[in-house]
Amino acid sequence: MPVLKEVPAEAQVISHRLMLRSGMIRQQASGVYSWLPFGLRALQNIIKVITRNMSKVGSLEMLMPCIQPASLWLESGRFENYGKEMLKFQDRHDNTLLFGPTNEDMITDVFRHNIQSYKDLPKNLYHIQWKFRDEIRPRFGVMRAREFLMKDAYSFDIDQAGAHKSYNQMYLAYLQTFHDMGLHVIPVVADSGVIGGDLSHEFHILAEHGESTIFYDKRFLHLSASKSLNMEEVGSLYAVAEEKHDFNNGNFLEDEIASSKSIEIGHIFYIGTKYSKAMKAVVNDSNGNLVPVEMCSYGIGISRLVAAIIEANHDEKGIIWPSSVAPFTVSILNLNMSDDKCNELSKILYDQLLASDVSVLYDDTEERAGSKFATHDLIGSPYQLIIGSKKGASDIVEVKNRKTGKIEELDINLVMKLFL
Ligand SMILES: Nc1ncnc2c1ncn2[C@@H]1O[C@H](COS(=O)(=O)NC(=O)[C@@H](N)CS)[C@@H](O)[C@H]1O
Repeated sequence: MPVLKEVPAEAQVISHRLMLRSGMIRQQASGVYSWLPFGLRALQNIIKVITRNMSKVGSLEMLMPCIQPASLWLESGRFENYGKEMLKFQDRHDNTLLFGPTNEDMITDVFRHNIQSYKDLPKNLYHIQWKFRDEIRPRFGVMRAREFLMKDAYSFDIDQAGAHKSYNQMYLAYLQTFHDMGLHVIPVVADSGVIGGDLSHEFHILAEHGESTIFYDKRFLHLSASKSLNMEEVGSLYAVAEEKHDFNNGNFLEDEIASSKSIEIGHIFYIGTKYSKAMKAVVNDSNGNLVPVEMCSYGIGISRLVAAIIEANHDEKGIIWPSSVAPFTVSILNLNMSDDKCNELSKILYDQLLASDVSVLYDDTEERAGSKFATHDLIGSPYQLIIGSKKGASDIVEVKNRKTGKIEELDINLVMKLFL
């Protein structure tokens, strides 16, 4: 965890600065990063929240390769017009390959080779895989990278009604997923762009350094944060991506609508038969006719989410991780490594927390107290257990809540109840 004291000059936004200072990432090339141990834990915790919610909605996890043959993209008809973001190369046999920016073409190929009957529908498959998009101007660290981690899911239905049902199920699953990450997400009506189709929503969080702008009913800001939004609440409120905002719309009064900078953390699309027609992914329907399947695709920017969560959860001292995705739930700060009592209390707590599957970081460095306080405020563990000689002598531990800053003194035998 190579923690930095000074702010790296190249970082323009707070999440990039904090990710560099807390030793989460290291840039290897423009828009291409290594994930150091501390950063990888955040990524893995975000994945856990996503996979739990994907399985709840019946989406089956699989894994497609990063490298794709150009032939699939030629078949789907979007090889030529995808644009300069596509990284293409030749292999030793002169085959044209590409580093996948997305997987609609490939998942359609997987589907058509394995499913031929309406009886096997609906089907929903997803994978979590690194993508490459040769962005003309990567920036803000992993927020807009060239190699980035995405969860992309794809649903297959026999008809449009089925596809809209799948779409709505995943829409709600997205609201729950982002809620579980401690995020206040605003779903907005959006464009489908190069992916295709005519029904699409993006999921945004408000952030002063976000690259997007959304327009939304101010009532979104007062919806309860205690539970995820429901269809009725969301369906009735105006919320659109910038390209969809009708500045002359008479349906609402200007003072009811807010616009903010935001970060797009997810995007879902109804894509219909764009790929299944082009690639002949057809199934027998109940009358024995061959019909192209109706598809939707659903993306979440996992690596972008690490930065987005930090943008939405920090203060002047550093990161304030939501408990569900914190790399470590607890930091133990032993303030005096030469005091046997401090070492004993620290070890008791460390062993008890590990035994209870609570992720814990034990700071047993020789750093002085002030430096430990600064480091653990920076890296943002939701709880700090501070073990000092004076109070330690009578088995008292200081428990600091990073979010509220509140410190309470607890007898060591009462500490564990906070985490069980
Ligand atoms: N350059 C990038 N760096 C980091 N995250 C990105 C980047 N481009 C897109 N994302 C994330 O990936 C999500 C999905 O990307 S997307 O283009 O909107 N959708 C798709 O690719 C569809 N195949 C969804 S399955 C976005 O909402 C965003 O959160």
